[in-house]
Amino acid sequence: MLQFLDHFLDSLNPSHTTFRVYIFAAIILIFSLIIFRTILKMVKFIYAYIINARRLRCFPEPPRRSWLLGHMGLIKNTEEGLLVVDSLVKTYIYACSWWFSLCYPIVRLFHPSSIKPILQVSAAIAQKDELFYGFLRPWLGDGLLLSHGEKWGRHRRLLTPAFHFDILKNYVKIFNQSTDIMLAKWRRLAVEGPVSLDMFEHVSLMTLDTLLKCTFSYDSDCQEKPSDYITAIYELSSLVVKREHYLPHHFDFIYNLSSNGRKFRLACKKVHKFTAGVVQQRKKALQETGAEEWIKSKQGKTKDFIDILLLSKDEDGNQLSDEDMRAEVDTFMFEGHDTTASGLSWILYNLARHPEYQEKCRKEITELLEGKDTKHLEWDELSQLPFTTMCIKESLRLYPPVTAISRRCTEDIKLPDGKVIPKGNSCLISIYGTHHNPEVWPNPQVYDPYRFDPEKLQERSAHAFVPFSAGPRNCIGQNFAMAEMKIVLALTLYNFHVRLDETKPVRRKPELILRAENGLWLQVEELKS
Ligand code: HEM
Repeated sequence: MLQFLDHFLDSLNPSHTTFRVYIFAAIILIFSLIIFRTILKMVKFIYAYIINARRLRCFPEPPRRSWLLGHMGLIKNTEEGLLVVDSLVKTYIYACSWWFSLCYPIVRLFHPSSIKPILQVSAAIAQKDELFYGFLRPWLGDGLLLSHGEKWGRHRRLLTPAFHFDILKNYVKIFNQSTDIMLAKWRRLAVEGPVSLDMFEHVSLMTLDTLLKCTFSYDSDCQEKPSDYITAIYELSSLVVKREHYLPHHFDFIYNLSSNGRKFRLACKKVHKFTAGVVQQRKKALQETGAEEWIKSKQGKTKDFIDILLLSKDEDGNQLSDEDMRAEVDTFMFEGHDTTASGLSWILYNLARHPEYQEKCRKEITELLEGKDTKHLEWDELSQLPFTTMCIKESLRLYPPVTAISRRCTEDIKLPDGKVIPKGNSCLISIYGTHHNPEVWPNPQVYDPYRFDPEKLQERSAHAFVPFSAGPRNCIGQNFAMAEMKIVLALTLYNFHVRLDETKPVRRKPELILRAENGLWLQVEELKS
């Protein structure tokens, strides 16, 4: 190295010895500074790491798999993985620490009193955690689910009116019609008697159809023809979870070269092509009518989601960029149909396991529909299904479509028992764990809709049941989803019996959404009278 420097200086100015000495000294000094800074940074990092690890000791820690891997790989995204979560919750009740490899700790929270402080605090203090959500970014962009800071606040304010009750009321007709299409298909398939169907397949197409019609005024006919979009969504959800669980694939350059990385890119392309088509169609219609006319035609009426996206302007009069619009469309398209499909599929499964509750729901629905000309539900009638609503909520408790969410704390967060989640750490808010916590829900594995008897509500914390999360970043579409689930369930039970298919055992599969390994197969049989 020194020899090289000497040659280098020779070539600069061989005659000037003093100058050479100065340059030489300066270079040595710079190198020393760089080395010193690197060492200082490492010392700082190790010091911060030790202090943080010490502070995290207030949380109990389950035995690690090894000193290097920490707890990595102990919870798989399978039925067995969920059983491990059950046993963690039973053992630690409130929270525990968890290490991904040697250096990445998270705090797992699974009690209403532990999740409440994180969910209630402002979105700037409990931010979305990049490790958990970052892999979704190439697919969902910087939409409402993943954005933060000012942008998130602006878009949340912009889009909230699209989910006002006055708008949701208009969607009830579409919920009824989309369910009719699904049930007509079931009728054709079950014409010769009971038939076994994968609920996820049928219900996902129906919820996608509904979402496209409601929020994008787009008639895709997707229930009648195979959907590349749905296949790609399934693939993306599963690939994202696989990536989370395999450390080398956390690095973009390795992932991009892997076969899963290639599959991910291809599936993203398919999804983006579909969403771009939806936006383009509506943009064209708007251009043909002209923005002025369009707004006039909406006077007195409420604007839907895509109207808001296309017509909104910021303080400076700028419209949403194409990229922002695409991100919001991708986010709502995924969040809006897959979660509801999971919720509905598991509700039907639970009612198939409990024919007595199924019958009780059917009686309630029949009393409501009997004597009406159209066997459709109206908005005002949704509040007249108390038992059916209890069954839906109990299913969302036992099988929450979103099993966990994650946050990174930008400040220390104190829990009611005095423990502190130190600033800079990530925490995993386990919705599944909170819903299965025996301290909060006696016999948590039992499906018992009477837990949601309105009279029992006072007995529990408001954070004991959080399928839609809570606080500033709760689910913007929860009223949409509840209304849709009530209508789909009511019409389905009014027309069909659902039973378990004993030949196809059900195993849960927690991916981005709680699915079933190899599908969720139920026998459906049309009710004749
Ligand atoms: C049963 C159905 C649904 C469930 C269980 C559900 C659950 C959730 C949960 C747990 C979150 C919080 C995610 C997080 O913090 O990381 C969330 C956020 C969100 N949900 Fe839902 N959701 C459902 C239906 C819907 C529907 C129908 C839509 C739209 C039409 C929707 C749109 C969104 C959006 C945009 C966010 C992000 C909100 C924000 O960060 O400001 N969801 N949902």
